[in-house]
Amino acid sequence: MRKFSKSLSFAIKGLFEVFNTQRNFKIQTAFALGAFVLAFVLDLNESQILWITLAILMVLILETVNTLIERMMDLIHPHFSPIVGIIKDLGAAAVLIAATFSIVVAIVIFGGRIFNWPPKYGIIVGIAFIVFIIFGSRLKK
Ligand SMILES: Nc1ncnc2c1ncn2[C@@H]1O[C@H](COP(=O)(O)OP(=O)(O)OP(=O)(O)O)[C@@H](O)[C@H]1O
Repeated sequence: MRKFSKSLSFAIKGLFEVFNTQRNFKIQTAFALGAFVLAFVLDLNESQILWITLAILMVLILETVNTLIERMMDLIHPHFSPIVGIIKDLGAAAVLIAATFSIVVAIVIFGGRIFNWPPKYGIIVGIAFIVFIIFGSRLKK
């Protein structure tokens, strides 16, 4: 039992580390809290709450794993290297995919409930988000 509480305290330490050092994690946590409050207020059903929870946790888990990858690469290879850049980009891509999934879930569930939007709007907004990100980043270069 002592071993379990010790492991738990390490996990909580990690959680504080990612929350305190990663601005994106803080923003994602704020969105997560907002979504849970809205889910409560709208009295969503069992499967809607589970979809929202899945989407939120996927983003937070992948942001944590992405931070882990960044830290590990900075430790193993602190100097500039194209392969390190690609590895870090892949971690960021995983977060982006999860974020897109969470947008689709939010549009389908909240959009459907609040504005009566059909579920297909989720797909349209999800694709528009990805296109916007790709073209936005191209324009910046
Ligand atoms: N050592 C490196 N070699 C090549 N490219 C790198 C290297 N480190 C970072 N990059 C590039 O810069 C991007 C951002 O990396 P970085 O580690 O700064 O992530 P970040 O999300 O800005 O991290 P944080 O905000 O936690 O410091 C990477 O996705 C990669 O494209």
